[in-house]
Amino acid sequence: MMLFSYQIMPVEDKSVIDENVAKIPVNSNQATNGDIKSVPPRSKSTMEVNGSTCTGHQNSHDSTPPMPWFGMDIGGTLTKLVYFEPTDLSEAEEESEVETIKNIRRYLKSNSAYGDTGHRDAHLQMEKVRVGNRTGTLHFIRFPTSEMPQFLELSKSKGMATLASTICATGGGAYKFEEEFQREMNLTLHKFDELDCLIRGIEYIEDNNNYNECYYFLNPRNEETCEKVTYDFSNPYPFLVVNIGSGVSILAAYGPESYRRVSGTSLGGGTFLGLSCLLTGCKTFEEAIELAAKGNNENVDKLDTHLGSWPQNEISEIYWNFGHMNSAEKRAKVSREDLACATLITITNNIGSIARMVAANQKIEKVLFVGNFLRVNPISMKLLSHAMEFWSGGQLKAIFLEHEGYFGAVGCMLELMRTGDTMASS
Ligand SMILES: Nc1ncnc2c1ncn2[C@@H]1O[C@H](COP(=O)(O)OP(=O)(O)O)[C@@H](O)[C@H]1O
Ligand SMILES: CC(C)(COP(=O)(O)O)[C@@H](O)C(=O)NCCC(=O)O
Repeated sequence: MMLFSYQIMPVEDKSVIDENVAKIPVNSNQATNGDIKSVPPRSKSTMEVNGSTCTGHQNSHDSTPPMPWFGMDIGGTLTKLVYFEPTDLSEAEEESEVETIKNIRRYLKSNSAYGDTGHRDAHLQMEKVRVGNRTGTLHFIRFPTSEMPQFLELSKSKGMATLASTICATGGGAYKFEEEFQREMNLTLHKFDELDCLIRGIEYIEDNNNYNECYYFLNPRNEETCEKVTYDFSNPYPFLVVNIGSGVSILAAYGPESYRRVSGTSLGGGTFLGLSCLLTGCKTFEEAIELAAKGNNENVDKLDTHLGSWPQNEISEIYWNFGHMNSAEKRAKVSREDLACATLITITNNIGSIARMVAANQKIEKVLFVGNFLRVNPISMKLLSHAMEFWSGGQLKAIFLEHEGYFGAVGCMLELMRTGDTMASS
């Protein structure tokens, strides 16, 4: 398999939008991106809210919100749920805790699969973390957003509806499913900005994971010598975040409380999955990745020689993705594996090209790649690692994070701590 098919991004003037296409949803390369935003300070108010006990449903004498503490990121493809399990409950607290909360905790902890499609990522679990003024374990759970009705049913059967509490949610689905949560579960969703949550979640997990969160790949092109190496992110700013979910958002973080969405692309993980299903008949992301790992993109992408001066002299051949598929003869020979592989490479390289240009534009060298597209997907991580380094002449570093797609949900749970029971935005 030829992993490294290089791409050139055509430089177009996106500023002029034809009136006839004005109704077509714009891509953020055309649309205006955000102004610099300030995330509220993540000092004591976020992580160390005053107060002492959380004995269950309501904490009457402190400003921490009633338990259970969840953060939920309802994305276009996957819903991510973070649950904080307090491990410092005193006997008295345990005794006064309502039965439903105990049951929910027991249920979440003793299973790693929920219903047919819910999963707890036990390998990501974080012990002895401080949230609010409590110590406990963070649990990471995901399920397809399309299964929301089943999730609501299951939660109801565990008594969530009787708690009449508040759930903090982010992502587009926080708006889409708001009514269902209210109707089915008697739960009010308090909605928070997904990019605020993403940035806050990254900073919190990085701070709390004993310097084990960030890593990069050494020798990403060489199967034998390639190595995953811990990256010291103790001096983080400025950095770029490329969040590869269903689509892609790119943020530049300039300091602890300031960031801006600088770009994005609608060709993301959802595009990879959709095209793979279409082209190969596969049914799941995992299947698409497995096929891709066995395929050869050279049977799909066309290698062309180029003449001309490139900054990287040693490049004399370049791919155009899916070029062979213009030929009936080549189409007849191509395998599902080859198609999945070429699709993965096409999408990954496109994201890499955009990330590199944005990084150069912003004069930022550290590029964090997050989002569930990178789940069980070393091909894309290694490809991005090489592409960043190669095309920037060694200036840019591709950095990956262990908790991949969970930062929005973590940040959302922290918003619950910050806003307590009074909830700013709903
Ligand atoms: N089990 C899975 N099911 C579906 N998509 C998955 C799965 N694991 C990884 N992915 C990939 O992750 C993408 C979704 O990433 P995520 O960060 O959760 O974004 P979103 O918030 O848009 O749902 C999918 O488009 C797909 O490429
Ligand atoms: C719409 C989104 C913010 C949703 O986030 P996601 O669920 O993909 O994590 C993201 O897909 C995105 O930024 N798309 C933008 C596409 C564009 O910039 O054209």
